[in-house]
Amino acid sequence: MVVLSVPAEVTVILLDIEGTTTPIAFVKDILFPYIEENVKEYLQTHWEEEECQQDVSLLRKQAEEDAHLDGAVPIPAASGNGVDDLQQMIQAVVDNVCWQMSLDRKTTALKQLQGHMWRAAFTAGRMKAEFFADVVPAVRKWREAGMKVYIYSSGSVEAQKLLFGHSTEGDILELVDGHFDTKIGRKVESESYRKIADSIGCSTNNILFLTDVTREASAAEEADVHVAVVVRPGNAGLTDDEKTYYSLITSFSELYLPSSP
Ligand SMILES: CSCCC(=O)C(=O)COP(=O)(O)O
Ligand SMILES: [Mg+2]
Repeated sequence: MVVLSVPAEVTVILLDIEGTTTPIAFVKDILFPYIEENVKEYLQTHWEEEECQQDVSLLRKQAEEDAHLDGAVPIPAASGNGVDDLQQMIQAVVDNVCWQMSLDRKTTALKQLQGHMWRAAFTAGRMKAEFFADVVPAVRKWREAGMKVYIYSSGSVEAQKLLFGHSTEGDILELVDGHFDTKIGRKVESESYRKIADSIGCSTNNILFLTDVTREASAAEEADVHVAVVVRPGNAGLTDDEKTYYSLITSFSELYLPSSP
């Protein structure tokens, strides 16, 4: 088995979710279709609720920022003019969400609504999150060795907690010391990793970030974070240069902690 030694200065392991702890197929074939199939009914049922109105406001603000993009779907401001107006508005939100999802956008607005929609499915036990078999044993081992384990995903913190709280391995939320999402910044920007280190109270070089996306690895590395690229079944392929440049692992069990027995 290939072994990657974790540098002695590392005290925090920061994990991506999709393509790293969890198969991309679970996200693409289960989580995302749930949104596309249920968004219209969800909006119709929850429209009057404060949380739903906040989600729509955030999506409208994002739509304004996206107006220059090809195929962007605007969300009109509410005029309060009757049932037809409301149905048009709901349809615009549905079309906007589906357009963003067709591009796999990682906007905070989209991710916030998705998190709220998944809540009902997870808490009712209709959905359980999948984790690669090596994830939970490795995380337990790292924590026993004194490592802190954090999550940094484009999925909202609320969605992350749903996944870890309702998984095929049971409730594994207690294995995570903290969560970050795009509210701290985009995963492809190095400043986000500096802010994460500040928030944890460590230096960036105390962190090892595991991700499947090389643009994220590159941003983290620019901030002096240690990185390893995770190669999982179903992940996007890497170029030969990327394979040469990055430390690669195919399982969390390939990480060797100097402090572990
Ligand atoms: C944690 S919620 C489900 C995944 C998701 O919506 C997503 O965008 C995953 O992005 P990641 O940064 O974990 O690759
Ligand atoms: Mg990922």
